[in-house]
Amino acid sequence: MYGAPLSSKAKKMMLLGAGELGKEVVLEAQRLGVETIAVDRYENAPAMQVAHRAHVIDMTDGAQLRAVIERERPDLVVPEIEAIATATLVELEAEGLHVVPTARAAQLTMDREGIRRLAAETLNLPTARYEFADSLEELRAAVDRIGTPCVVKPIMSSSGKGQSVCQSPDDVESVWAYAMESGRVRNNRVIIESFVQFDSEITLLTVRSASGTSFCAPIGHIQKDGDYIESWQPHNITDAQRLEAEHIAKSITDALGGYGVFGVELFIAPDKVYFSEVSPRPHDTGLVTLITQDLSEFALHVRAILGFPIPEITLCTPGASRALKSPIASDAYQVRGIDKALAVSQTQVRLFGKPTATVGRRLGVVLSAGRDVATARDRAETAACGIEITHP
Ligand SMILES: Nc1ncnc2c1ncn2[C@@H]1O[C@H](COP(=O)(O)OP(=O)(O)OP(=O)(O)O)[C@@H](O)[C@H]1O
Ligand SMILES: NCC(=O)N[C@@H]1O[C@H](COP(=O)([O-])[O-])[C@@H](O)[C@H]1O
Ligand SMILES: [Mg+2]
Repeated sequence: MYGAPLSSKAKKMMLLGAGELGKEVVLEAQRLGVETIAVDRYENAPAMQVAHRAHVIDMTDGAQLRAVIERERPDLVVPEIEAIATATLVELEAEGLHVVPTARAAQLTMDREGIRRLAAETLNLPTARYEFADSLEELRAAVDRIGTPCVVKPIMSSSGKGQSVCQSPDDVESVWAYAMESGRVRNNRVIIESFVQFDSEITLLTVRSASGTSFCAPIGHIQKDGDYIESWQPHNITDAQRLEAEHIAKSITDALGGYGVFGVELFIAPDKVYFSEVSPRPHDTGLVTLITQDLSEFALHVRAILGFPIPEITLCTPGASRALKSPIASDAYQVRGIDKALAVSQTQVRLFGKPTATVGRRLGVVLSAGRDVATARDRAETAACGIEITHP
């Protein structure tokens, strides 16, 4: 039971991170009459454009984070991005704040070391072999032990920032320099992972709600430079792989606890299914559910975190998504060819409205449905090729 937005009895939801994923969460929350507050590091972030109110702060600064939460007194705080002062969320949770799904989940998953040790060492889930390093010398020694190729990532980063494949010991210096300059948070620690030769990779969206744990149909995806460029649903895997994937997803999400959507990233190799990482929030590859499911991952997240039931999740059609990534840097970019994209059957375009473009930044997504995944992927590709991000 709650009152109208902006009234004294409103249910107030604060998003920490106001990107494209948060924008859809805000829209879904508003459909259920929730008051929404968007917070991010810059003005006019996508979710700020649809929320009731917005604040611009440095979310990695604990004092600023505490101040905005104490000022707004939200009923729920929803982390939308990894780079947040999660230690402050842990403190505030102990003082009674509701953090989604839990402050510990946000803290463990913002740090690749926390989530990897939980998965591999506490839960014994299969993962790539890994080590951590705090200096170039330690990295060199770790690469020696793990062997090449291996993948090196800052322990705090997302969307592939600062991540690269170390093809030979000669690459160690450049890989280290790239990791140091590109993580989302200044930190000198990296993870080194053995390179998994997988057949495919999937996101298994897992929902913990008052109705228990449910799974969406597996989402297949393709990543380039550590960032997603294409996803589709359903992705075919064998029954045995599916059982293994669900077992891994249930184990890790039970260990994290709380209600909400989790994006469990898995590598499907011929011999086994590997756990890669998990987002305790909707996942970028899950944007495809905006066109495939009766309840998108964003609608599911909002229902779950408000404590409402989710009796079932229906996959209505096969579908695909294509990220629209900027080829240019500009604070006055323009999008051309939307008409061409929308001329493709069963296709929608979502433009996030980010105020500035940087090279490789995701500015929108194309969503297509079709009688099968191949048709949907073709349509999404055709539509995405029609769209151009240009200088004014
Ligand atoms: N050990 C590995 N072996 C092979 N490929 C890997 C490995 N680790 C990562 N990758 C590839 O890089 C992609 C991005 O890696 P990861 O998910 O760890 O980065 P991220 O920065 O957290 O990305 P995101 O925030 O988009 O999930 C993976 O989806 C996979 O394609
Ligand atoms: N893989 C995580 C992910 O997709 N996160 C999404 O990207 C935004 C940041 O985009 P930006 O870097 O363009 O500001 C985040 O706010 C979130 O919506
Ligand atoms: Mg990932």
